[in-house]
Formats: sequence, C-alpha cells, structure tokens
Amino acid sequence: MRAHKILVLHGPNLNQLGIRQPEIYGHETLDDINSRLFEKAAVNGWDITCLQSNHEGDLIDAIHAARTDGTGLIVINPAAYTHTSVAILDALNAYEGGVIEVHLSNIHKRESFRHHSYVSRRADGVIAGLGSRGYLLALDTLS
Ligand SMILES: O=C(O)[C@]1(O)C=C(c2cccc(Sc3ccccc3)c2)[C@@H](O)[C@H](O)C1
Repeated sequence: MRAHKILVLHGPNLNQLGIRQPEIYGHETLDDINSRLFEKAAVNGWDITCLQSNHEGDLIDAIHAARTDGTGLIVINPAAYTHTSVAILDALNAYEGGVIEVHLSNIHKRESFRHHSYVSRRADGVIAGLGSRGYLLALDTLS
C-alpha cells in the first residue's frame, strides 16, 4: 500500500510556543509537538514533513510543492495568517489533496478578530481548542 505523505505547516510565532501564554497555547514547545508527530508517522509508516515559518511566502511555496510531490494531506496551523491570508487560501485552493486546519486554542472563544478563518473555506476539517492533540487527531483522519 502506498505510504501516506503528509505536510505539517506551522505559521508565524509558533516557534515561540511553550515560552509565553502557556495558559492559551500549552506548555509544549513546537519541537515537542513535532516529535509526537514524527513518532506517530513512524509507527504508521508515513512520510511526514514539518515546517514552521514566520514568512507567508515560505508557507505558500511549501503548499505549491505539495501539489506535485505526492503529498496526500496538509495539516496546517496558519496562526495569525488564519485571519488575514487570502494568499494562503488561494494556494490551498489549488492543492487537490486533504487539508486539515488545526488551532491549539479555541479561536471561537477568543477575540472577535480570531473568529474568522480564510483557511476554513478550503479545509476539509477544522480542529480547534484541543491543544497539540489536534495535530495528532488530524493525522488520525488517515487511519
Ligand atoms: O490557537 C492557535 O493555534 C492559533 O492558530 C495560534 C496563534 C498563535 C500562534 C503562535 C503564537 C501566538 S502568540 C504568542 C507569541 C509568542 C509566544 C507565545 C504565543 C499566537 C494565533 O495567532 C491564532 O489566532 C490561533
């Protein structure tokens, strides 16, 4: 059976996780989260790439590459770009595989400007408020 190829994208400031606002985003660092994703992928024989960038174009370039490199699932936490980026939405609309949007916090219980997501117009599913488990649950959609 063809192994699943997964791209996990972490948006801006997520490299600061675990340092500030643990009451909102948890105590785990991004490396902690990625380690759990790599472990789950190894157990299941999946090919997984995790990328964090503070630059919108880096995330868009990764989505473009996923269109032609056999990536079957994109798991994306766009962070602040969730609420602002038509460019990321446009890139995802050109990608034909699965898209799961993940947020560590429940954006709908927070400031009103966080209630709208451009990415949700493309996402096949949205997981919010479950902390790092949201990323693992996104991978469970492959099982
Ligand atoms: O809940 C999320 O995962 C979210 O996508 C993540 C966000 C996020 C991501 C990283 C950092 C911060 S703010 C921050 C900055 C430095 C240290 C800790 C938190 C917000 C928000 O911008 C989004 O509105 C919500």
